[in-house]
Amino acid sequence: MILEFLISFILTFIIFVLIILIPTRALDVRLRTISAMSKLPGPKGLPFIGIAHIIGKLNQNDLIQFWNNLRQDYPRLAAMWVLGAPYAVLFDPDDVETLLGSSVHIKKGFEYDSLKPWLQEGLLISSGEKWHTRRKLLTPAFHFKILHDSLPSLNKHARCLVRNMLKRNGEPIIIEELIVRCTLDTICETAMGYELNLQEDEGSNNDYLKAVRSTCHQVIDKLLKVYYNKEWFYVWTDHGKKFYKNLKYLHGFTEKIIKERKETYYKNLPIKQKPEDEELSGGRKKKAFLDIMIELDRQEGNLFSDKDLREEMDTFMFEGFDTVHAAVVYSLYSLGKHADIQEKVYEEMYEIFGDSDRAATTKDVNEMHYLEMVIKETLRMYPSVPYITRHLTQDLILKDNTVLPAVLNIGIVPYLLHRDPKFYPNPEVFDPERFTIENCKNRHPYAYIPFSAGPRNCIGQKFAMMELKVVLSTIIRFAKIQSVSEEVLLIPTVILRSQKPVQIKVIPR
Ligand code: HEM
Repeated sequence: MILEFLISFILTFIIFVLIILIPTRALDVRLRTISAMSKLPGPKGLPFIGIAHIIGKLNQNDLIQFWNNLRQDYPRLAAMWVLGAPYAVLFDPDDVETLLGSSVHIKKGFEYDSLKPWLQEGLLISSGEKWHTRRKLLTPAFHFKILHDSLPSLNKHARCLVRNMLKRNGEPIIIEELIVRCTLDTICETAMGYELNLQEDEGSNNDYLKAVRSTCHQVIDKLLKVYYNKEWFYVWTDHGKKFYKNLKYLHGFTEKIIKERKETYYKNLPIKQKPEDEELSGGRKKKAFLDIMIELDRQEGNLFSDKDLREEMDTFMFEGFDTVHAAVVYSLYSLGKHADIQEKVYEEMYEIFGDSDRAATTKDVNEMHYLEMVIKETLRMYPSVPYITRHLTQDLILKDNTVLPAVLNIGIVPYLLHRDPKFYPNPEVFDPERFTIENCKNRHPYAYIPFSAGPRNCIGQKFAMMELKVVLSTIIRFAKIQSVSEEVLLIPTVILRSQKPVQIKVIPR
């Protein structure tokens, strides 16, 4: 009797505590957020909906103007409410440094949720302990020796691109069409050791190209259309059905390559082999990122399940093709508009290669200083990733003790930071000289972040720079570029896009 009484007393007490404390805690957090937000500068908005009525009317083409206006009104940071959710955008490189430089605030913002069904817990999206472990394990895959091994692939695909460009006999070309095939071929071969051959053979793997492009567009739609956010609803829409059909195809494609690559690895593994002698695929030296992960998994013992491998390969494919694709497009557009700058790049190439048509070596790539300045200036004006977000799981204290409360979603806009006249006088002018050693010396390191910065910066940035140098140097060595497009109207989706296709003419030298 006493025991029954005691049990029912304890249960009643626990239920009472849950009923009282949980909402109290939620209420407490909410009140703290409201109080902290009220101390921050930013548009005040309407009760309950905040500035949702303004955001709701924006389309993607208006976003850059919207950010510009925000920065004009609130030069340091703008905090705002949208349908009960708190947001802030940081414009000051000092504050950006506090956020991105932190090893605590590494959780990505909700904007990445629409990529989750595709990339799942891959490096771009994962967080916490999982991200720390994966980042540590994957960093050696980008060692300069491994990057050196990928040069033959980079040269091969760059040359194919130039051949395809020259076939158009100086007619205006929509370059996205050609470049996307080149960058997908390159990343697929270097990441997974699989030759897609989209440039050589238009037909065979076109389904993969279609599925990747369609999924990239759908991810943006999913993000922008609020009613697609509810997964239980989304899966029943035509959009959702097509999205998941594409994903099934893309996941299946990666899984098949992983399976084959693993089989080849284990088949070719001699029984008593020292790790330093190990070579993949019957003694072939070139290792794809996937091979390195398979090898690591064998040496260290079950580090990666097949699903882990798929997540990382899909992440490399996504991050590694569209970002580089955008950078090549805007570099060619800029070189095509500035014949004098293009001529200086050509002169540098002539100094390195003379009349030889040999492929670029690591030494050549390291000597392409002026081209590197051109690429940096391109990424300043046209950062492939125009904005980055973080979700605060703890308060963020800025240098002057301003508190940004936990639960805040924070946006950082490299596009705006890179066009701040404080750091870049005449920011709308394309001028590679901004990136001489002398001119970079006193610039705030967080005023230029095309690859983000801090612990969650781009793991592939050295690879990307090498690929960009190989592709652009190969084009400029063999051809002259003229821009047909007068202006580009930019749309900041996950990747910076041009509203109209960019067109150039390619004339043989
Ligand atoms: C011009 C080319 C590239 C640009 C501008 C670029 C830019 C970026 C940026 C801004 C981020 C941070 C995103 C964020 O914090 O939300 C990032 C992350 C990442 N990038 Fe790149 N990227 C490029 C090429 C590549 C390539 C070629 C690869 C792979 C081979 C790659 C793999 C990754 C990965 C895995 C991450 C996530 C890193 C982490 O969170 O630990 N990127 N990139």
